[in-house]
Amino acid sequence: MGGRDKFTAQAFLEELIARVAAGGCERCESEQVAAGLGKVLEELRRTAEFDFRELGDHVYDGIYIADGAGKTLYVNKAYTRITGIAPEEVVGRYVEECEAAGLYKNAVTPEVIRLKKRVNSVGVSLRSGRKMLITGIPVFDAEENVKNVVVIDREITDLLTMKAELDASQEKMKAVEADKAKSIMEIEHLRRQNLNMSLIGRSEGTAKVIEAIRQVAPLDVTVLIAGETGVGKEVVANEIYTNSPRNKGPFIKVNCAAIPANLLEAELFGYEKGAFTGAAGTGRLGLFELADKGTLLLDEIGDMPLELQSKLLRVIQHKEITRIGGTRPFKLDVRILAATNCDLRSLVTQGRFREDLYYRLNVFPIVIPPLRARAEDVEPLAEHFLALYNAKYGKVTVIEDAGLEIMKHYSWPGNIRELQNIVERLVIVAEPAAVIGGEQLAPLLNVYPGSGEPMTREAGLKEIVANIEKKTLERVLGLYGSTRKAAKVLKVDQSTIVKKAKKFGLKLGDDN
Ligand SMILES: Nc1ncnc2c1ncn2[C@@H]1O[C@H](COP(=O)(O)OP(=O)(O)OP(=O)(O)O)[C@@H](O)[C@H]1O
Repeated sequence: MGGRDKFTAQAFLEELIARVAAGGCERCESEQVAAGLGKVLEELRRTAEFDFRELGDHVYDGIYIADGAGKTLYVNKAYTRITGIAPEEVVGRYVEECEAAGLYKNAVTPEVIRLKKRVNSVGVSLRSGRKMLITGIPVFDAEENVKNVVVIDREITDLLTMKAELDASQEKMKAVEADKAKSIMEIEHLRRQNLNMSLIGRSEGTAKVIEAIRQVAPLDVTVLIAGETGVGKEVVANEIYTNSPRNKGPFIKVNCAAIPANLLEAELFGYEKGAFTGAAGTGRLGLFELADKGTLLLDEIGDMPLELQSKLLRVIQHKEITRIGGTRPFKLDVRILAATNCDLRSLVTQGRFREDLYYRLNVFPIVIPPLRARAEDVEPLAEHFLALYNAKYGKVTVIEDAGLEIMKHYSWPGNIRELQNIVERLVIVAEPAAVIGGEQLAPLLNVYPGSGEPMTREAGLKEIVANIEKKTLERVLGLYGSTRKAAKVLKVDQSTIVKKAKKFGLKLGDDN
């Protein structure tokens, strides 16, 4: 018995049972049987207990095994690591005892036994404070009774920490993304601000001009900048140049009105030596040539003599010039900006400006509104100039609201240049830390505060009287509601009231 090469408990037991069934044990050698049974016991221990324990200790999750009555049979090393509970503290004890001893609470084992099914829960070890995902699994016997409960404790402290870290980093990512979006917006804003560096103003009119500059600056097209004197045409031209790809090239500005007509041609186109009496012996470069690879601003273009206009048209069309006295045209690469404070269209009608040149120049017009049409710009401009001149004259003056109000209502015939000059004058005459109010401003602007509508030096007597009439009529009609009563109050005929109300475009009620 057991004489085979390899002893196995199963084979030994099968052989023993067969022999006993065949005739009893006397045919078995008792020593051999005892030795065989010893081996069986050893193997049983090894496979059923020892091996299982050893294997269990290699599992990363905590393992807790109880019998069907809730008595702890086994815990692995990971269980101790996670819960801080040593095997001797729990093995052999019932769940209730362990709970009473404060080792743990809300154990899943009784639930598994009661429900006879898997139970999941999340818990915190009382001793170690570690968080666990707990799964209790029932093991059934042949009668479907719960024979054992196997509880797996999966530590999730790290997992939760990792999740918290992940959440935090996701939050950070979101913040970074938001920052990125903000930065892009800021860059765009700065880009616009940069574009708007010398162009101050927050009115819709100014915003449109800025947008037009943004659109046209990068393109190599001719721009016609129109607007009253002092509105900032040169400032706009500067911005176009600065924001164009030609900003490393020359920027030549010519005031066509400031150069006598007979000299303008030579200034613009240059001349060959001996071209005319008095011409320099070496000849001279014209401003067009100087502006090669750059930009040329033709200011006050409306004042350009007609014969020069046709020469200019050729330059624009063919991109080449011929010097005075020269025979050969040569190529030039110049971007032309033109500015005007007169209505070129009407000059065309009057025959003082070439229609073809007008259309050539008018490819992209930028019309700058007068300052009186963009009152919202007055305050930022005034503040800007105030800061400028305070710094220049070493003062800290401020303009109070009443002063700004007068400025906002003034008609500014000289536009921003006038505003700039007024502020400079105010700063020069003011005490170093003066607060500039209406009293200082009104006489300077020739405005009479308190007379209803602010009146400017452009308003003639007729206009002033008409204004007062209109205001009075409006008030009295509003108060009394009928032209008849208004006529009585104002001591005039009712027909006068009706006539004047119509003239001023005032609405009359039904009873009139
Ligand atoms: N939007 C603005 N922001 C700041 N300063 C401005 C602005 N517009 C004009 N200015 C200032 O106002 C003054 C007049 O501007 P500019 O010379 O550009 O006007 P203009 O329309 O070309 O005048 P003109 O028709 O008389 O040549 C300048 O000192 C300029 O710096």
